[in-house]
Amino acid sequence: MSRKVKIFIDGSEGTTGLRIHERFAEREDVELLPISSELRKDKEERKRLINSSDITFLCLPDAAAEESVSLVENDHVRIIDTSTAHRTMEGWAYGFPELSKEHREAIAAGNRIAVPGCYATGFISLVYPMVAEGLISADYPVSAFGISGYSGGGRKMIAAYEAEEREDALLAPREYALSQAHKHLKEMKKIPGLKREPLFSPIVADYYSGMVVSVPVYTELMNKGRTPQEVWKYLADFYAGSCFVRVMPFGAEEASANMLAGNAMSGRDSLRIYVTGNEDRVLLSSQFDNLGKGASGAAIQCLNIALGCEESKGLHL
Ligand SMILES: NC(=O)C1=CN([C@@H]2O[C@H](COP(=O)(O)OP(=O)(O)OC[C@H]3O[C@@H](n4cnc5c(N)ncnc54)[C@H](OP(=O)(O)O)[C@@H]3O)[C@@H](O)[C@H]2O)C=CC1
Ligand SMILES: CC(=O)N[C@@H](CCC(=O)OP(=O)(O)O)C(=O)O
Repeated sequence: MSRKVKIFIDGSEGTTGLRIHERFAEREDVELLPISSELRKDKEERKRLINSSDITFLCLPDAAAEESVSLVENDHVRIIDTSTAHRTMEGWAYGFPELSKEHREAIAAGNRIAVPGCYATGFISLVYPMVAEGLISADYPVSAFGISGYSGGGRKMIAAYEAEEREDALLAPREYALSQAHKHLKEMKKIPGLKREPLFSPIVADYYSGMVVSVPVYTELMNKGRTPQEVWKYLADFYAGSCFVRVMPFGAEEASANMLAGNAMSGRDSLRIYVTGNEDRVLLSSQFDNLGKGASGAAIQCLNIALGCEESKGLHL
């Protein structure tokens, strides 16, 4: 029997760390290197475990993720980082294998892999093919909106939403990132190759997990594929054969009661794309779990590609 892959999860008690841990429960090909709860923030202990691992997942705030990378002392350990710290950095593979052969190869060969941000995953799943296939130009003035469950904000936000006594405002969906400085904007611009950052409005609401990210497009401003059906065909062809990204049959009737629920993909690691709209305006929407294809599921997909095993191993599509 071949040796088990040694895996350390730095940040294993956090929201994404716990989900990764859960997904490994039934895997026999990996050995998880444990860290005691008291030592989980101890730099020396983390350094020891990172350097004893074959693969370390970083499920930490950005500053701690940067520190973890600085603790690597050998050239065999592979890092899969779920934070925002390294996503647009030179030398890091962007962990979205469906985008191109080059993305997939960089993940397979890389020892530094950055997992895309959750909103960025939805946005890029829609905009990258639109630009790559020439349906819109790189200077198209893209806007997007999205809704997420509160687990997207990690432990602190979960505690705020699940507190017995909570502010009334938390009962209603809340729009945020109003100053147009959301932390995913950089990757949203860079990965599809847009000339400017999109106008992006996220909303967080009172349910645990799952999200929908939508991008509206005026057909008149497109270069080709000027009917919603044609746009649908381009996207369906782009993702043909992918087991993680499924372009749903054309039209709003595919959504439940003509609505896209934020929590429909909760607990799953795959992503669904919907193309709706009319001859004047097309709406592209991406529905998935912020903790699935939006974080932990994508991180494990990258691990599977790096290990050369079945891409969906241990995941719930
Ligand atoms: N939640 C989501 O849907 C998504 C999250 N991400 C990203 O993944 C990363 C983790 O997020 P998430 O799991 O939600 O966050 P959480 O706040 O739920 O978890 C982070 C964990 O890291 C621990 N931690 C903080 N500082 C250190 C340190 N110096 N050393 C070791 N452990 C530390 C925290 O402990 P303590 O709580 O005690 O401080 C906590 O257990 C973040 O960068 C986040 O932006 C990415 C995509 C989606
Ligand atoms: C609801 C909520 O607060 N969501 C988080 C995004 C979660 C995420 O994707 O974090 P990373 O950037 O580390 O990937 C936010 O908007 O900041």
